[in-house]
Amino acid sequence: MVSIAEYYAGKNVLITGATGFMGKVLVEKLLRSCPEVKALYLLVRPKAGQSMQQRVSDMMKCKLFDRVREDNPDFHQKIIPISSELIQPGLAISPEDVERLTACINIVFHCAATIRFDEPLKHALQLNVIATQKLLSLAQQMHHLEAFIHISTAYANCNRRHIDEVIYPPPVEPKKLIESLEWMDDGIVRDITPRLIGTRPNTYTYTKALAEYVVQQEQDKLNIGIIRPSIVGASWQEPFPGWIDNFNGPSGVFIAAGKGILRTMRANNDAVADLIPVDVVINLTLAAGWYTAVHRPKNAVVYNCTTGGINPFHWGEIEHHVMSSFKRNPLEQAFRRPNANITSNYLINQYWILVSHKFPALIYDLFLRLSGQKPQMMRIFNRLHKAIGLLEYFSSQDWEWNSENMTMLMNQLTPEDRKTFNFDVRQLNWPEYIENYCIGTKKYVLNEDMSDIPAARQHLRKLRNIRYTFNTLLVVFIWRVFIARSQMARNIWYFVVSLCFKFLSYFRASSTITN
Ligand SMILES: CCCCCCCCCCCCCCCCCCCC(=O)SCCNC(=O)CCNC(=O)[C@H](O)C(C)(C)COP(=O)(O)OP(=O)(O)OC[C@H]1O[C@@H](n2cnc3c(N)ncnc32)[C@H](O)[C@@H]1OP(=O)(O)O
Ligand SMILES: NC(=O)C1=CN([C@@H]2O[C@H](COP(=O)(O)OP(=O)(O)OC[C@H]3O[C@@H](n4cnc5c(N)ncnc54)[C@H](OP(=O)(O)O)[C@@H]3O)[C@@H](O)[C@H]2O)C=CC1
Repeated sequence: MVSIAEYYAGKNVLITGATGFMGKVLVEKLLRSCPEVKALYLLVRPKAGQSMQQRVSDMMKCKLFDRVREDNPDFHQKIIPISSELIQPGLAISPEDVERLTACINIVFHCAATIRFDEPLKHALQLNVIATQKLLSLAQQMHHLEAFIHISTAYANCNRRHIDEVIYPPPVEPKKLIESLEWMDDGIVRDITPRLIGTRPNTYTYTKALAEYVVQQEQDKLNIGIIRPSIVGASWQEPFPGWIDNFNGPSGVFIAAGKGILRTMRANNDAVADLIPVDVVINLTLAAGWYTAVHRPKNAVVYNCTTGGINPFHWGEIEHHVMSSFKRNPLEQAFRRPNANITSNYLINQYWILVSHKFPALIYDLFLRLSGQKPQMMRIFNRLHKAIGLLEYFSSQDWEWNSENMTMLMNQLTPEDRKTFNFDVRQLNWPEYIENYCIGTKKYVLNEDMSDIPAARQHLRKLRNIRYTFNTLLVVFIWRVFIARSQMARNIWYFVVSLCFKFLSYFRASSTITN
């Protein structure tokens, strides 16, 4: 049996979503661990005034590719960008490029998707479902295609508690939905979206479920693997620990908590936090590509790529480790000292939002106004509340995923491949992973320098002193107000003061006797 690297040697690979978080890691790992791969064809669109060539060349310059660059400075020669806008007819690929791709591609990895939780249904459907259908049609024209790997999500079926490695019946026949939405204007679609998505929390999970069904429809014609990762986080080991480049999922929450902005969030302390490192997902994806092409299973194989059933870790533990990590390695210019708590109680959360988010934001904005600057804190908090409101569904409950296919795949690998394409999450040490994750958000998302940590610590000490001073002034102020108005409060105040005085006298007297 060929090893994974041997299998990819001489192969032409097509990747969608290569400029995204997971796509980049996939490209990097293929180039580094399968150096004999023939070429990687990346379907990329021009964006924000940049051509697709410019975007790909910028991507290859990023730190993630440092190790590949060291091993093979000419690695860029293996990368062939193909202009494509997935929501356009024919994926907007030129006829010459279609010919080129159909003649040479051996494996397709379909990563592109909109992962926004607030995406209008029509757009989510266009990209996550219709574009997938178009890509499947293109794949069927490929003369030498050996495997089609589709990246789904473990939450595609989050309306169920227990999720097996099967494709469940879709909530609606995708063809019918596509036909109906075609003639509806955006307002009507917005109005009926809650009825359509039913018990799913957003259009993202809904359209990813439809996409799985669309992919399954082609299982007689193509060799298909479907990867369902849970919440994808920073890298665990490769190419280096803690690599992350975005605010999605928990990363934005960690950063907001590290900056001292986020102080409270609704989450269940005891619920399993099904985080999975991005390098684990990519190693499994490459192994699944190899398995699908070599074994050609009759039906699409689904891989639930999760940690909860194998090496569970809980949101309460995450909170603890995130907070202690940011105290050891603080972020620069924190708004307040990092001190966030999660609670599953709605009212308690609302109370802390008022006291720890809105009140400080108002005071800070007042300070900005008085010093002639534009107020901004309330705006930041409104955006933060919108973002965490969309995440709470996932942090307040837990799911049970069967991951037998992940174990089956691991057992198929040679001992060498098990090391090179490691996806054995039993070995994952969570506290160490969370520490590297937090440092990764500092270094790679916020581009902060580790050498500035002493200054960041000094800043936290300053914030602590401001807090002590503020609290003391507040207590004195409140008591003064009460003492001025109530005889009972005055009595309590005198009682406490005389008690303190007696205690001090006793302490002084006893220390004189012992001397
Ligand atoms: C209390 C602390 C202790 C911690 C313990 C508890 C932690 C609980 C964490 C719970 C996390 C649960 C996560 C569950 C996710 C499961 C989902 C299933 C997995 C998947 O299959 S898909 C991946 C998940 N997808 C996402 O996460 C996307 C969610 N994001 C969105 O939908 C939108 O971004 C959002 C939030 C609606 C915001 O939209 P908008 O206001 O339009 O802003 P933009 O997206 O355009 O961003 C503008 C700008 O802001 C940056 N940004 C985005 N989010 C944040 C953030 N949270 N904090 C700071 N900055 C953020 C973004 O990068 C953009 O910057 P530019 O420079 O590019 O303009
Ligand atoms: N991140 C996570 O936690 C999880 C992700 N997944 C799945 O993994 C896959 C990758 O996710 P992730 O990397 O995080 O997502 P990103 O948002 O980082 O990347 C999305 C990719 O899709 C591309 N894309 C989006 N729209 C188009 C379009 N119209 N035409 C061409 N390309 C387009 C983007 O290109 P561009 O740069 O041009 O925008 C980008 O390369 C998705 O299928 C997602 O559902 C599953 C579970 C969890």
